[in-house]
Amino acid sequence: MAAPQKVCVVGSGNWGSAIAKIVGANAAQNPKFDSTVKMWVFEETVDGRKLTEIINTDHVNVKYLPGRKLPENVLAVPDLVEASRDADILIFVIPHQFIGRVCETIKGKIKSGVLGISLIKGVDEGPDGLKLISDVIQEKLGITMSVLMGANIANEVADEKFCETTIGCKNKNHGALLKELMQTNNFRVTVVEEHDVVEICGALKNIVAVGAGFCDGLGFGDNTKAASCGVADLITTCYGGRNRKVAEAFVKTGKSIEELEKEMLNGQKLQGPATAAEVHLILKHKNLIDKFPLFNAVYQICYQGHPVAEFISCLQNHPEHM
Ligand SMILES: NC(=O)c1ccc[n+]([C@@H]2O[C@H](COP(=O)([O-])OP(=O)(O)OC[C@H]3O[C@@H](n4cnc5c(N)ncnc54)[C@H](O)[C@@H]3O)[C@@H](O)[C@H]2O)c1
Ligand SMILES: O=P(O)(O)OC[C@H](O)CO
Repeated sequence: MAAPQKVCVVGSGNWGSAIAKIVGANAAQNPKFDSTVKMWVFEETVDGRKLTEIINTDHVNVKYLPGRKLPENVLAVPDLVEASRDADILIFVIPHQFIGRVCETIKGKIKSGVLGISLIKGVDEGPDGLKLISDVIQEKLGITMSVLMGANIANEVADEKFCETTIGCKNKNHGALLKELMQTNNFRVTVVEEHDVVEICGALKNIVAVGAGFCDGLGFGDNTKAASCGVADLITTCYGGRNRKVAEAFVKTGKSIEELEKEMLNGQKLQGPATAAEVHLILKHKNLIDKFPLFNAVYQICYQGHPVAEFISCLQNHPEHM
């Protein structure tokens, strides 16, 4: 059997610490990985103590991920070269403006054949135009890079609230290994080859998010907030639509969808549950129900009496996660 892969998380901010929590827990129980996961910490003093000392003693990153325990096998290391020098897998997760300096520091001082994965959302801009951060790292360090991006608010991930994420990776074996390192029951990973698409979407959405914040500050509505991107209606409906609102009340009150529709919508009609039923029929005819677990779960809860508490467990077994 191959030697256990040593993992280093390059970064220890909000997302860096949340991902270290996952990776540390996975590495501790998977013999493919060395059980010690190093995490490079940009050293600073918090309440008179070094942050690395706090993390290694109390196992909490009190500044960037307060209130969540890190596994004891996550070792905070203040020296970047020392943290990364013996790693087989480097997880880059720092604010993108610091990546140039980090690469310069470890250039020529890491193992050959290292697998890199960037969780950094951002782009580099230079004389040749836009450059992906993973390309910057690849060029500076000469290592093979993948990316991981998703709708992954760090605090929610650390609290083990269900979410999905995507690894963009050209090499199937690398993708499978990285998935094994990152996936949990509540952090579900899909691997795709189109790493550049994954990365650019992860980077550009942050600009849209700023626009959304402006809309909120100026008092505009949900349609306005979503008008700037191609998935406008999806985002709008998930935040402010009637289907979302009634479905939330369905969970909280235990009343039926029909009752709530009458009570809450004053004659307006919900489209979501009916559409789920129509689509369910189409999928059934085409023998495709298993390929659409979200649609199927909504249908079963609305029409077949399935307990809504099981909603997440339906999604945890999405065919893309297998
Ligand atoms: N926080 C999230 O919810 C989240 C989720 C997904 C992706 N991301 C992305 O992950 C990346 C990292 O975000 P984060 O939330 O872990 O970081 P963060 O926003 O918490 O940033 C703080 C980190 O930057 C470090 N830092 C400060 N000055 C530095 C310097 N000069 N050199 C190097 N490091 C320095 C700090 O020590 C700390 O570890 C970003 O690209 C972000 O977009 C964040
Ligand atoms: O808090 P933000 O705006 O940096 O977004 C965090 C993550 O990127 C959400 O997926």
